[in-house]
Amino acid sequence: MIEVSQITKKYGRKRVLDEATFTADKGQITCLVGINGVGKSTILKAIMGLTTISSGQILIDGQRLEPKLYEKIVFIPDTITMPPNMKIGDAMLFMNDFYPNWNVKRAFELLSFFKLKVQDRIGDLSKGNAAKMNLLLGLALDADYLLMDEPFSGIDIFSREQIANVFTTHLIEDRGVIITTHEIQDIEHLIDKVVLLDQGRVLKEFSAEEVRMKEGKSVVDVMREVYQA
Ligand SMILES: Nc1ncnc2c1ncn2[C@@H]1O[C@H](COP(=O)(O)OP(=O)(O)OP(=O)(O)O)[C@@H](O)[C@H]1O
Repeated sequence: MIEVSQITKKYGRKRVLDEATFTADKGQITCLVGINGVGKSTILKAIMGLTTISSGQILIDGQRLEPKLYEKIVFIPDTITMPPNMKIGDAMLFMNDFYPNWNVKRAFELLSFFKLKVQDRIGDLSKGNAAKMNLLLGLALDADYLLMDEPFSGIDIFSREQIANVFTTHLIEDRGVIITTHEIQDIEHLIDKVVLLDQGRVLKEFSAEEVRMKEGKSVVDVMREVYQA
């Protein structure tokens, strides 16, 4: 389990996270939701140790983040981190050389799932295929937790569907996923838990299935209630 407890983050005098608290379980998809600038990406970066926090605590399976835990978590950013001249196959070889937890079998399964080709140059990929390649590079690593920042951002409906479909396959397995997205309707049916954020604070944390079953509401219905109240 990832436990985020009362984390606060300031940039200068600006407080961008304000005692944010939530948990994300293994085997579940937890979605961080909120309008632009509420602090979703900052939370993911804080979990990864890519940004410092002013106070609070983050535990991964009961432990504070330290180098030996890095293999447990993967951060999949919304931008390509590989050089544009590289081919997809070269990027896969690079990952294989540098990451002991690179899973070659899963990498090729993802390549075929996303209909990508090893000979394609990264700089020539469409936005949708670039997002898929980013996911391939992250999901092929054997890690217990996957943090995904806006995997659907700026891509067409068919690519969004294909990306959403990966969540229903064994390629995600029983790993814990924390995802940020503005395209909630694309994955609403797949999400286990929703964390609603506003100005760096957690307004509400709820089980998507429970509000569906008990209250007959969709995640978007709850968002409307909370944000338009
Ligand atoms: N390096 C930085 N220096 C100063 N302020 C920053 C920095 N990075 C982020 N911020 C501010 O922190 C706040 C939270 O940013 P963050 O990127 O976490 O929001 P977000 O919810 O992910 O937004 P979006 O939905 O637009 O991606 C914003 O007001 C942003 O301007």
